[in-house]
Amino acid sequence: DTDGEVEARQFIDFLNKEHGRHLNDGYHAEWAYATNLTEHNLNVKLNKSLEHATFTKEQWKELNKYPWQTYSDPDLRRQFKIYSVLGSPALEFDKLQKLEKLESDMESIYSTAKVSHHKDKNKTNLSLEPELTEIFIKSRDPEALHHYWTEFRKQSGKQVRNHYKQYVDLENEVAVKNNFTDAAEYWLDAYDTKDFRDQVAKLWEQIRPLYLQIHAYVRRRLHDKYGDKHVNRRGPIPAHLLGNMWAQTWNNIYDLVVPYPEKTKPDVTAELKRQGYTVNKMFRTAEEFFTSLNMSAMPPEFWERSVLEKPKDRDIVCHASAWDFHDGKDFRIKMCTRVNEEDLFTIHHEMGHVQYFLEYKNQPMAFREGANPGFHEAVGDTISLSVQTPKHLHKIGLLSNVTNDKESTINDLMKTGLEKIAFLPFGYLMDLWRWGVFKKEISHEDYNKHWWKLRHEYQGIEPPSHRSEDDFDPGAKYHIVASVPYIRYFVSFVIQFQFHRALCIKAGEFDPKNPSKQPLNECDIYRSKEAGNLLKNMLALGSSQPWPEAMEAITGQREMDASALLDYFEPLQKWLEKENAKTGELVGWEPTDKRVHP
Ligand SMILES: C[C@H](NC(=O)O)C(=O)O
Ligand SMILES: [Zn+2]
Repeated sequence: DTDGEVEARQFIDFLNKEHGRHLNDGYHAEWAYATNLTEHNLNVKLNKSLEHATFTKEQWKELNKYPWQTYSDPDLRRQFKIYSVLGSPALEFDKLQKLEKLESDMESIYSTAKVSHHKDKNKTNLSLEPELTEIFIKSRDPEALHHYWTEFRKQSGKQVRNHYKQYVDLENEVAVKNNFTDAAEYWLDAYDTKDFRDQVAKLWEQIRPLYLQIHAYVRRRLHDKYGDKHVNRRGPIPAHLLGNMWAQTWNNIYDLVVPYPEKTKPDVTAELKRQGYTVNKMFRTAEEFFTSLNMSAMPPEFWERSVLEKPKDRDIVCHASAWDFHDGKDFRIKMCTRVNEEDLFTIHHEMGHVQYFLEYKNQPMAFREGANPGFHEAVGDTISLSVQTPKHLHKIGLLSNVTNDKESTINDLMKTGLEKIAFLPFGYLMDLWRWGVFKKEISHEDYNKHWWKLRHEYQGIEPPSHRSEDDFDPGAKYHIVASVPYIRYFVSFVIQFQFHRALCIKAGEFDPKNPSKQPLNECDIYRSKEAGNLLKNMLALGSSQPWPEAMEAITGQREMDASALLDYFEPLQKWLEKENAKTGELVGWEPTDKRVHP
């Protein structure tokens, strides 16, 4: 060590401690607001973040006096590098307040949006969660779905169009003050990979043929159900018919598209309800999967302080999230949980975040993040790939019998594909749109036109009726109004199959030399301590190493690789190609005019 390094390490130790204290204090204020959306709680939160910004800026000026790039200790250099990016406190404080107020107001407008019932005009207080979400899961009435699809956007996105334009300019100003060309580069810094966007584009090109196949098949089955009136068999799929408010995952219309209906398995939601599952029992079930892997149980504070159901007496941000209060003890989930299959997997997703928090809680504050944001999103989903297998559902008594014939395999792969394959173009285009907006390639006059251009080009979907620039449909999606980057989910949906394959091999549930002995989609790592330890060792790294090191620690590879996903779905892809050829489907879509007129 050069002598300066000893003193520098003392400074970093001080910074880690102080940063932790401020984060803990700030998260308490954020939690208070997110779980009770009052003006008072908003003001406390905004004042708190201004106070912390003052401290962060002072320490950042101090940090710049250290010649940290010259230090020999890589850990010390990496911590300095992380703290050297000041973030939003680089803004003058009136602008910082404006940015935070814009974000809070957009998130509040989204979270409190209410719409009228499509028949009973006296009922005017339907919220996204649970009412509209459950309507999109269950309803097979195109008119009703069209009503809720349009009304929700009128009460959410449309209301924040002007907020968003101001937010874009301020977020770009934060980026420039942090020496990035624009907010797109600032957000991508989290991947610390110079050709990251090329890597993502290449992954999408590898996966796109599979997406086109499932899209063509689903469109034909929706045409069978709804007819020419609603579905053009050679055009984009209308967005309101896919079982989800944003058409981002299609698993809720599985019953309409199941390849072999005679082999359909009983619905997990019905079974959860029949067995009287409570929300708490759903969380305990998820916890038990993790402890079966020799991973951690949720600490006492988790059960005491989490908000796991929507309160009746106040407005909260219902979008599910996991919280690390950065004191090594206090970890929570906030979720408006309902007893259904989709929420059982969301619980595993959110608890996966808490497992990451628990595994890196002894890292210095600077390293208490995922190896990259995609890793953090992949933990819970990787576990869910085991949980959702018929074999596992049978083990925990949520499925009475398991049939392992060819048709059942195709049915199971279709169910998983409706979530994992369908999601990928959406996971990609969310930030394609925002990168374009930040880079001024998409002007605010064209926000909605470009949104629907991307939705058409990548997802092959269209709005159920004409949209205009009076609308602002991106603002009807949580992550847009809450300024949460999204490419992390695209990354997660690719690497979770790499993680799953590695853990299955470790658990003796998959043999890459003899894949047909037990196909990857039947693997369940439940109770495998070897698999659990392999996962834990990677999670414990936090963000202390560049993400290829973490990728190598768990998979032996150093890059993102779509082959794990493509191998997993290979039997389904073969079946789809044959089926679509048989019915003469157009693979792809011809443009229609329902999108935003130029
Ligand atoms: C995929 C993403 N998941 C999450 O926010 O936890 C979403 O819901 O849009
Ligand atoms: Zn998440």
